[in-house]
Amino acid sequence: MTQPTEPAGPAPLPASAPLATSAPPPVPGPRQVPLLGNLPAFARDPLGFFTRLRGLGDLVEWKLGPQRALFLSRPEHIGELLTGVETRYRHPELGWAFKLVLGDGVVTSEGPAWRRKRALVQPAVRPRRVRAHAGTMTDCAAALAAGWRPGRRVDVRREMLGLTQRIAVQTLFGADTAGRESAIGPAMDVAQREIGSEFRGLTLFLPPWVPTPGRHRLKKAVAVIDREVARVTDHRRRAGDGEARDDLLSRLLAARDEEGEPLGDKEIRDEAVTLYIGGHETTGTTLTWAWYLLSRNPGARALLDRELADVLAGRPPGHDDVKDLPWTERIVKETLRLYPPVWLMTAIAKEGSTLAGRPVAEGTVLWSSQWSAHRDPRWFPDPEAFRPERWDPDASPAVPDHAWFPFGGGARACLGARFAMVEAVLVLATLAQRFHIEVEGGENPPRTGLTLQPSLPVRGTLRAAVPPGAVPRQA
Ligand code: HEM
Repeated sequence: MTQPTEPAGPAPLPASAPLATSAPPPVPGPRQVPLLGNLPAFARDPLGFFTRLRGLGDLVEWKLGPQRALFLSRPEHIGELLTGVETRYRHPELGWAFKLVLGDGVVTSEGPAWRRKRALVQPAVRPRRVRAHAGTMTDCAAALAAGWRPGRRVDVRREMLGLTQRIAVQTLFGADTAGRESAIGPAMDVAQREIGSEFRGLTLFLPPWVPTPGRHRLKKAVAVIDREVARVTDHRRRAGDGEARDDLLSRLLAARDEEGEPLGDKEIRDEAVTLYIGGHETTGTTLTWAWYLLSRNPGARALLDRELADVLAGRPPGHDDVKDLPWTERIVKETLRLYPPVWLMTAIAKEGSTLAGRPVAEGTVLWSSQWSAHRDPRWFPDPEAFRPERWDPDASPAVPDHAWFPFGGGARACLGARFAMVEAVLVLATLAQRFHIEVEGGENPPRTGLTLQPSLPVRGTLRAAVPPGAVPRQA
């Protein structure tokens, strides 16, 4: 097979390149191989491929097999893409594996069905309601810390995913389901992992009806999820207090559409699974990368110790402390910049679509990548460096809108963005008050899957954090 040869390090288009004039300049693109287009280069190393596309220009044409694609790198074009979904552009179909697990939940729906579901789910996770879950977040983190001992080696990723799993199950189904996560959590994890495998290797090209061991595991996991969610929902309905509690399930049971209709059992199941899958691994992975980055950046860690000592002085954090922990929040934002769990977004041009003032052929897939955009030196000087201070509102240069979009944007922006930020800040604050994690080894390059994961295990040794009174003033 002929390998595509890509130009070696072409000069990027100047930041001010005129993209929307009456006679737009031709759109550059990488060399393609017959029939496959750029599929081999993309499949081999998607992150490297996107970075190379950014190097070719702000708008780049490429092909994924027979499919015409346009890659966007400028924040204003990414903004056009994100805000145009559900109007000028279509949300992509996520495939049968997603449908099997998430059913017809908000993530897998489009058009009027999506609009109705989004309106029904939104109240459950609106920022004001996140406060009700802060206690669960800190309790679960404190319980984890209570079992940790200085000197112990931990698998950081496993610890963080276990923690966010407990938080997800308890915030969804209530603290009285603590322990039930032993059934729901592993099944959700298998489902999530097997959805990811559907997008890798040869399985990508297999029709859904071809049986594989992975698909068998996926179907078994979905049966467990269905049974467990039905059991909790049914118990809640029979107890008669289904709508009175603070957990997300209660909010879904209490939701009414414009006609005053509640969600049916299948709809409740689909949204509950969507909230779990949407929130657990994304937040757990963010926390894993945050510990990895903190261990490699002692200066940022020292400032974290200083902030926690000043604001909390050893007491547990609560929801109202989040606004007083700006450095902790900047650590999370900078982690999401360098290792965005969702690393690509796509939309499909409808008839008559335009982008950057150009007509775009119907069916063209518009791509943007958080990975490549977040490392664009035009908006993030010294882009590979972990610098939480770039998120200071007075920092210069200011980050343009849509240059950082870990939570997407526009009408389909992440419904759990506030939930995730509060969870990450509170978990980090609770654990970092008591422990440092000295992560072993050197670089841990990310691996693409459903989310961007460390390719190597993240192992580290727990060290007791400096007590608040002993944190140096000039951290
Ligand atoms: C660091 C953590 C998270 C990241 C990086 C993240 C990222 C995203 C992104 C990029 C999207 C847009 C996907 C698209 O348009 O195709 C999205 C959608 C969504 N997220 Fe999150 N998410 C996170 C946490 C959460 C949490 C904690 C929840 C729930 C509590 C959640 C619930 C949702 C839902 C329901 C949608 C679908 C919105 C719609 O289609 O209208 N996410 N998320």
